[in-house]
Amino acid sequence: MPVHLHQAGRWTKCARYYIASRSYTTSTTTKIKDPPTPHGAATHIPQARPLEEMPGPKGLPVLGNLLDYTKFGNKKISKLHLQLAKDFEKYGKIFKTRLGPSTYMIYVSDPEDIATVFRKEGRYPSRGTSFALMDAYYKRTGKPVGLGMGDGKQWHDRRTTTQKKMLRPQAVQLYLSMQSQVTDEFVAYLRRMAEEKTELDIQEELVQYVMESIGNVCFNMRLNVLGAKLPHDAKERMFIQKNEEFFALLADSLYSLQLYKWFPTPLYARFEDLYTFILQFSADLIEKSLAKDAELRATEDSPQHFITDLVKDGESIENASDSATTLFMAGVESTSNTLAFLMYNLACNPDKQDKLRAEVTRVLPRDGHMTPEHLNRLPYMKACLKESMRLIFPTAAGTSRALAEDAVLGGFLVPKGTCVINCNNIPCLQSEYFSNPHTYSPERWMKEDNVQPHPFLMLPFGHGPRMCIGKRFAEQQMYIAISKLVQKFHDTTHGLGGHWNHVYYIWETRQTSWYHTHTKKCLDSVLQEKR
Ligand code: HEM
Repeated sequence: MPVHLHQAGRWTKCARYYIASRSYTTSTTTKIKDPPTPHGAATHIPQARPLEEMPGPKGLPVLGNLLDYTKFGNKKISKLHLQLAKDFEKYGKIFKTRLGPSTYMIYVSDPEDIATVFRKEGRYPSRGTSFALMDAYYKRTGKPVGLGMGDGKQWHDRRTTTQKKMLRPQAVQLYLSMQSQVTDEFVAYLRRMAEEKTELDIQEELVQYVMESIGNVCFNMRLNVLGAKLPHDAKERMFIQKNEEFFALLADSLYSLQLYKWFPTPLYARFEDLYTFILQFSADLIEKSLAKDAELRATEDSPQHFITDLVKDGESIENASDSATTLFMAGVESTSNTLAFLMYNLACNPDKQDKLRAEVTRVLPRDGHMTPEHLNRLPYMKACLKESMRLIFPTAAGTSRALAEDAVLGGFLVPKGTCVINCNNIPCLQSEYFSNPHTYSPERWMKEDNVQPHPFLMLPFGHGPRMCIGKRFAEQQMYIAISKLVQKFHDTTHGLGGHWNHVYYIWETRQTSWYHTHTKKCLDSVLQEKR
């Protein structure tokens, strides 16, 4: 599975986007507006320089830069975002690395180049070869390729059925009341903890909160992990840890000798162990869920059930189960970390937090009941999230794509098949694109400020038919969470008047790291109540 892969950034996998015109249709009928065509399209550049002339860190003979991020190199994958910033400063807006004798990986940060990359994805986006460890797993085990890793028509067909339930606005709205209910429980739990003066690792709590919500969709049942003190050997805790390590290994394996392609190296063996655990964890939940569904169907007309509904839409039970597992793996850490960063930014900027609270108080009823219409009337809240994702980009390096055809990037000719990493996080913090780029200013996204950043600049969920399938679900989750937190923690009748301002986050580096999984080490959050 690829995804998470996505974990957002965890997707070093290359994917192609399919952009046919100013607007394209994704594999379902969802219409997504395509950003306007940027200027300087590749084909208009008369003379492209050869790839050999593109700057980049000098590598070893034959191996190139393969060992740069290993113990033999001087770079750390967990600090990739910082390394990339340095590399772009040194080499300019585009540079290359070489992984082995002739495989190049190109890093781009100019939104014009990013736009070109998306145009050259071909019909079925592919993630190229950057998930080699996962490829090795599929080859060695003979298991069918999953949703996030698949390519071509196979991927397209899987994606089409799954995204009908995840990406269509009407489909996502169906999850709103469940998400709202889970969030109410989360807020009530935080309040209890605050009243008891219990210190919390808020990051851990957020992971379990999001897990409860996404699990409810994927497996159609409550996992009961929200606020639970999970013992170290609890399967749920082990899932969280192993899922985290799974993605970390995927990242580490990219810059390595990749011997696992030929032999089951210790790294590969660990990876297979992790994945086996994750699949078993998910399979147990699916078994319970299907049994419960069968019982319900005997008494009710048509209860909603993610897997059963996919099967009704023509998926095999194996594929439907894989989709549920992939979404679960991909959605938990990405969403909880992005939410933690949003809370962090609001905690650091009490004036913005007050402005948000005023908007939320104006729009939402005090009983917390939320409808899609309420969410549509909270533009400042949406700006708060967007600005948070600009300042602390959820992925270390945006998304990546394998070029489906030759492209001219930064004036260099890059051949078809090459993997290009779109480093959207870099321009997001540059004064060339944003005034006071290191300031948290949600106002810059409000209409009255009339700021029109380049359409291919701020793409935390990727873009095109292979964009994050959980984007709308994740946004909705974060909107609900932040409005309810701001609203309830200010409510003096709950004995917490103003104490939201005293939610402090100790964040060692103030930087997001390569994959979401590493952020846990960076973000050590403590919820404190000061009366
Ligand atoms: C703030 C939260 C999230 C962020 C920032 C994020 C970001 C991303 C990014 C950047 C990609 C790569 C897109 C590409 O390669 O073009 C991706 C893919 C993906 N995401 Fe997310 N994501 C988030 C939440 C979620 C959630 C909640 C789910 C599931 C419920 C999810 C499921 C997936 C899947 C399955 C893919 C692979 C799609 C495919 O290959 O077709 N994500 N995400």
